[in-house]
Amino acid sequence: MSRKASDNVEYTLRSLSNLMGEKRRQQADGSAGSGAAAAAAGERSLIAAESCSSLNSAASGGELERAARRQFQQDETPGFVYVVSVFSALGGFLFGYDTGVVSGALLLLKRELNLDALWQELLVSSTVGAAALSALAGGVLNGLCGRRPCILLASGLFTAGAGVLAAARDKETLLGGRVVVGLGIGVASMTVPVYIAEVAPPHLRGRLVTINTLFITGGQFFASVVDGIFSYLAKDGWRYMLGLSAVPAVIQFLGFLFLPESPRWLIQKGQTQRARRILSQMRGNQAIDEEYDSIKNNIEEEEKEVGAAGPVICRMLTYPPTRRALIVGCGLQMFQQLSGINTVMYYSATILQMSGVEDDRLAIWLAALTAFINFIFTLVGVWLVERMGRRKLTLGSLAGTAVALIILASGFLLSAQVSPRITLNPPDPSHQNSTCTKYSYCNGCMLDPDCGLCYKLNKSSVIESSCIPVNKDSTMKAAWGRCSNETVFKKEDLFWAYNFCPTPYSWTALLGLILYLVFFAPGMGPMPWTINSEIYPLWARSTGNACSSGINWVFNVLVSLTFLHTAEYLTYYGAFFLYAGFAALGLVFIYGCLPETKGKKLEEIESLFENRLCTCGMSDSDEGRYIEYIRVKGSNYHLSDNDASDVE
Ligand SMILES: O[C@H]1[C@H](O)[C@@H](O)[C@H](O)[C@@H](O)[C@H]1O
Repeated sequence: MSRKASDNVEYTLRSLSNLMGEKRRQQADGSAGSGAAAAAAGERSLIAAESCSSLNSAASGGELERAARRQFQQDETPGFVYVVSVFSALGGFLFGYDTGVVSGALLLLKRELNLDALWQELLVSSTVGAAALSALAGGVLNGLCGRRPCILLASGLFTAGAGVLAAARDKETLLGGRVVVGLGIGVASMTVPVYIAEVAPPHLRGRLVTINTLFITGGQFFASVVDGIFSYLAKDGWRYMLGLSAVPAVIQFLGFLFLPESPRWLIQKGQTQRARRILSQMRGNQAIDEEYDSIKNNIEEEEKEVGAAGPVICRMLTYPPTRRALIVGCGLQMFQQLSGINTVMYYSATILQMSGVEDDRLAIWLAALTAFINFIFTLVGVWLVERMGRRKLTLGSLAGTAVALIILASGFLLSAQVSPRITLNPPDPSHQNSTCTKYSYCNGCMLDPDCGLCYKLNKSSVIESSCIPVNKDSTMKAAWGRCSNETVFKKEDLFWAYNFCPTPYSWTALLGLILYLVFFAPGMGPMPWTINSEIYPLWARSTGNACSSGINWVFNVLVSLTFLHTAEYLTYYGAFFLYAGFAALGLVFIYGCLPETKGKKLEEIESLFENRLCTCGMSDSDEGRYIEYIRVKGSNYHLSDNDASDVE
């Protein structure tokens, strides 16, 4: 079904070194003879001469190569593509902001609106649940109405949700606002990567789609800073936290009133004139005939082969290449969440506290630090994706993540094994007979979400330790006793540990946390989104992305909701070892099934899934090869790592 570029148009592929060779040969032939030689060699030489003439200033071979590369890049990258990508990626920013901001807002909300644990849970999970549903529904919308209306719809939902949240007077309205925001997140999370992939030139596609995840983690970081700032505003601080997202949402909405529809979607719907206009806007000074023809031929051939009858998901499942692509796409999203990113982020403050940061007020800023590391290392991913390729980056990232999880788990294991003994059992003044006072070691106390440890330090050893119920309003202090008043207990050199046990090995968990983010953020964070945006043929792209994004959100809810129970049954280290196990399974899956898609045109990628699923990872394993191809008619040329067998 899918064809090589050479099937579509008169195309000559040749490596950059061939091009350089031609140039050198011409130079050797002498300046007078070079024109004649080019004429004799026909179109090929003509193109080589044309291409090389732009490089005349470069003296040595190395410089020539660099100059050629610069030239290619300049020609390939009109600024408009970047503008369009950044405006779309605001959807990613809002996804990150709205999922990240809620933890800080809840700290204030639970006091002001007297929220119990169930309502707090509802305000967090309703958004993620709504995102799962709307990501699935977004597939149909994308197919029927196009990418642009879906992005407009998402920014409209973000704006409306922010307005409702900022003005809310009761918890029911807040819940409504969070659901509206969640609907926006779901639609944005599946549409934006598809849209960017469809407008980007092949050699930049990975980088531009990965920018969307950079914006997600940027949104999460920005949210944690906003949480930090407005946490000092005890009354109504949450209104600013939740309402601020209206600003980027309105900017995106206004921007998209003027930005174009995806040319690929337009061609599919038969609006070819508009598609041509938009494609040439996106490609600047490039001739677009080849790309246009290739998309058009592909659509026609797809319709012939797969047919247009029946629901897309059924056609995807009965046609082996799309079935395999769907399994790979959904598997990647599932393993992203099963590696525990959101619980690691959520528990980052605890992990940092375990490692000796004692100022509780800092907790919110520590979460910002974690979000910052996640953001900065996603930037590394943007840089690496077109250098290393998707496959190597994902494999390396997941392997590192698995090792980091083992270190993180070992940190918790060590601290459980040397868990301090409870030496004081003060009587409960309320006579409620809490379970906390029954524990003999800190380890049991830390695993009980209702209890914390109140203790003193003698040099580095824990003394006078007691397990006390945690204050219902703030986990920073005990419900009663020595550790119930923050200012008093700090003066008396007492410490309060909630969710962790003070041990000399806590740094192991900190090391694990940092390594986790360093490895996860450049690869497993962005690649599932990036790869999903490119592995489906056009007719299956909306549905494929809807399913895989839906899987991402469903596993996000599952992992977050089950973490506390998993930790209770398996202990913290058990939970992190479990995530390490999932990461190891993910490694095997990705090693076997994920082919390299770097530099391929979207229309070529389907052929990578023609082999049996478990061998797709081996198909076309020409990673690292980088061959440029040049158009014969017209002066444009572009980068690709296409197969050398394509040379005519
Ligand atoms: O790719 C993103 C990113 O890694 C985020 O940090 C995480 O919160 C999301 O769940 C994930 O989908």
